Amino acid sequence: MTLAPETTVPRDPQDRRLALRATGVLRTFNDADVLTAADVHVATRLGALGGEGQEQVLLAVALATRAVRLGSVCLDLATAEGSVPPPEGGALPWPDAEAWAEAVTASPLVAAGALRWEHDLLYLDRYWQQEVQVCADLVARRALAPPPVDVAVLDTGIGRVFPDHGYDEQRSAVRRAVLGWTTVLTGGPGTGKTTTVAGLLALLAEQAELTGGRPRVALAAPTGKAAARLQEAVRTEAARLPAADSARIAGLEASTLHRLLGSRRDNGTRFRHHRGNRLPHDVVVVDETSMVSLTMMARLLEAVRPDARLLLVGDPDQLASVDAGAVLADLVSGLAGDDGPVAALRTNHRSQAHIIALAEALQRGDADAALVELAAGSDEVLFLTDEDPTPALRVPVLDAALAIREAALAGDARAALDALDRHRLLCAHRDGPFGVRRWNRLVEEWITEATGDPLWDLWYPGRPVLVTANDYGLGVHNGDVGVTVVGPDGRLRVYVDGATGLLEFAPTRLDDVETMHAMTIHKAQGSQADEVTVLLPGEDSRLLTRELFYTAVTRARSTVRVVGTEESVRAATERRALRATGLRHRLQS
Ligand SMILES: Nc1ncnc2c1ncn2[C@@H]1O[C@H](COP(=O)(O)OP(=O)(O)OP(=O)(O)O)[C@@H](O)[C@H]1O
Repeated sequence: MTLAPETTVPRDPQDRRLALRATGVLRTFNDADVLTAADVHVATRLGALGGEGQEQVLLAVALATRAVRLGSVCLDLATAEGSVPPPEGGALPWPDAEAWAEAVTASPLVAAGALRWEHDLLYLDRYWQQEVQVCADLVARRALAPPPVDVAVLDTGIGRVFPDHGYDEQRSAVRRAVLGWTTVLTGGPGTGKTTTVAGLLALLAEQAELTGGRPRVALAAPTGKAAARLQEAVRTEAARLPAADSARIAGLEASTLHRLLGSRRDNGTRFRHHRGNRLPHDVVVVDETSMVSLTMMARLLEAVRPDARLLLVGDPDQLASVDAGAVLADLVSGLAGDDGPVAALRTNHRSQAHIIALAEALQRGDADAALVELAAGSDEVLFLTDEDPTPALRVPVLDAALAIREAALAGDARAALDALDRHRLLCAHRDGPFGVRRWNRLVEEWITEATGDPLWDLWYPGRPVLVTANDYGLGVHNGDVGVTVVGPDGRLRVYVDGATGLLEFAPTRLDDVETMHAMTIHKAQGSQADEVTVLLPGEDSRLLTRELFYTAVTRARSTVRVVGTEESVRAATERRALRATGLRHRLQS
């Protein structure tokens, strides 16, 4: 197995600026494009404030900042050199690992608590604090006396909500979740996670009825799209329950995690609900937990009442959060054990046998099996190996764009959004031949060729957009999708599919959006489409990892078309997107 040295979305090109005032080894690492100007700035500033001038310590601080930027929570000095590809012009002046660790541990920055050194890992204080807090809150929740439960009523209830054969995993998962305060429910797509959530909520409501109450339930997910999906899926599954159970969970609404915690305009990482002002809910369910960063998990855990049930649902094989941390994967391995809070669903109940087989081959890291599935020629899994895939992709990709456009010209926002959900073109990169920018342009050219419309304006009927920043004033969130539609007055309107329903805007009001004929796999997390086309980059792409490929494949509901080579499939299957964190270890000790 090889490790992906750097695994995150490509950084802002502005970050490539040189740190003009940097000198010595910081300058060398900046010139080699390992450290950004911001990494260097953090290190020199911290050094100046804390009375630390040693170059090698400042290098460690800058590399710890870089590690956070790339998704890790801390830096392992012993393996730092191996995680950075050597620049073309020659080797970098890496300090001797032992002397380096000694200099760092003796630094006044460590003594002052600006840096933390634990388990041979170097943390910036803020992330150390968050990791310690997440661990402490989880441990404290586990140390509480178990919730009061009428076990006889519970067992009868489990038989009622899951009466059929084939539900053993779900029965055992809900039993565990009713009997404990904290549960981590894991499983790939179609393994029955939502069905389990619906059954669990009905059983918790039944328990509350025994004392004359009704639990206050919060359903949340990291993005608006994922929250909308969760709400819809819970309602669908609720409808399948016996009438009394269905009524117990009727009308539940989901929101984004930010909204649940009470986002504040003045602070992006602090919320209205916290340890001093807890959430009122008795049950908090978070879906798509793989997308939750360490910072968000820290905020969530401090806001949830200790005597509220917390259910964290997700697929730990997917890409981790965009921000630092790999919390779900850490919880799964850190809390593993027969009487631990992790309940795993493994059996897939959907009928897409070939997509499932491909996803499972990726989970196992079995490139041969993945290639067999890709070559099998099923209707579900297509493999396009043409050197220039554009002619073959033109038909399905243009068809999808024209379907959105047709609905948009007819003024039908819902139909345009539904058309958008039928196909997704996913890229690993933003730039380059396999990047989002190029493919967005290409699709627009194809639309022009097909319709004669030159698409001179930024906004045009059928332009699908992805929201790229939270705007609490407008009520839109990073990751929400929208379509541009001709309104009844002939003017263009944008309809965004938010967590609370369709929101309508004049195009000029939406600043932070990008065209979404193609999107990155990172941004596609938390959503699915009927048909997915995945453009794999060349095998030496830094972003190409098993988690990336698995996330892309599992976005497809009925068909996935993989565009790439045998080499890129092998590289994607064999390379892991591992992040340095200490949470797993901390939870085990
Ligand atoms: N034990 C089971 N036996 C048969 N069918 C099941 C079982 N559990 C769930 N299903 C059905 O399988 C489908 C997938 O279930 P569900 O939506 O709960 O999975 P999920 O893990 O939430 O999927 P996703 O993450 O893709 O949304 C649903 O149609 C559901 O009704």
